[in-house]
Amino acid sequence: MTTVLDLKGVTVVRDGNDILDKVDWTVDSSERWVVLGPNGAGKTTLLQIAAALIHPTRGNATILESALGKSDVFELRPRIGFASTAMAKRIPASETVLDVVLTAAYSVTGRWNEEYDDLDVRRAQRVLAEWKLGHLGDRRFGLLSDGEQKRVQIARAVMTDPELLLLDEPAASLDLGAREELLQLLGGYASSPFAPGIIMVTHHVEEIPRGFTHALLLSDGAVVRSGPIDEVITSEVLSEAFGVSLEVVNTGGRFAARAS
Ligand SMILES: Nc1ncnc2c1ncn2[C@@H]1O[C@H](COP(=O)(O)OP(=O)(O)OP(=O)(O)O)[C@@H](O)[C@H]1O
Repeated sequence: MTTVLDLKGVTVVRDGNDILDKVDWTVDSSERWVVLGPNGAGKTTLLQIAAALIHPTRGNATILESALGKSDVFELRPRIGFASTAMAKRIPASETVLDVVLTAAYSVTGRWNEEYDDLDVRRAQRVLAEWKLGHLGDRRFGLLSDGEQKRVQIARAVMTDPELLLLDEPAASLDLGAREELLQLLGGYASSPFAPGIIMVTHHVEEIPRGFTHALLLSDGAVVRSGPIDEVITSEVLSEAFGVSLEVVNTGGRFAARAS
């Protein structure tokens, strides 16, 4: 077990506001974290710190044992898998699904004239099969359904065998069938002892896959509660964070919430 993320007093200031406020957080390689919180709580900003895309204004962030600000982020970033809608927008619609995943090995989006190694091609095909995309390798990314596109984003993020995997709302906008299909795949992946440390941002407790072990609840840039998932995803804690009286139930590792 190794620490993949260690934040100490991390504060991010934008336009004079502390959009992250003295965040302390440690993530271990064996842990799968979900980050929840109201709109504007700072979840995406927190993920951007974890992805080494931005630096804290104050405090210290250590990612994969490299201190931000004291190490080369261009060496660090390829070790982190990041699936987000913002990232997906940079993928050319005309790119084939196989190339979307394959180009991750070269840290680019959009195939040019690179020669790819047979080993990389075989690995990309294996990853596509694992994410139930094996039959779509030749299809253009822009022609896929939302659910398929989300799975391709994750396949691309895991292609390089990352040591830390970041998922920004992987199930957002999916219909019920596509959501459940994705959650099953994510749950299987998260339960594997070979998976890296995972951090997933979501708006809905219904979108937490089985196998997730910890939760961090943010509100107004500050950590309201963090720890083992059963201690954080509770009626009492979520009601306080969202400012509404909520009833949360856990059925076999899947959560649901509604106003009480
Ligand atoms: N570059 C910026 N300049 C000014 N304010 C910013 C900047 N980036 C984010 N913010 C503000 O910081 C707050 C936190 O933003 P962030 O996107 O991290 O929240 P979030 O929890 O991901 O929100 P949501 O759930 O709505 O996606 C918001 O109020 C946002 O408007």
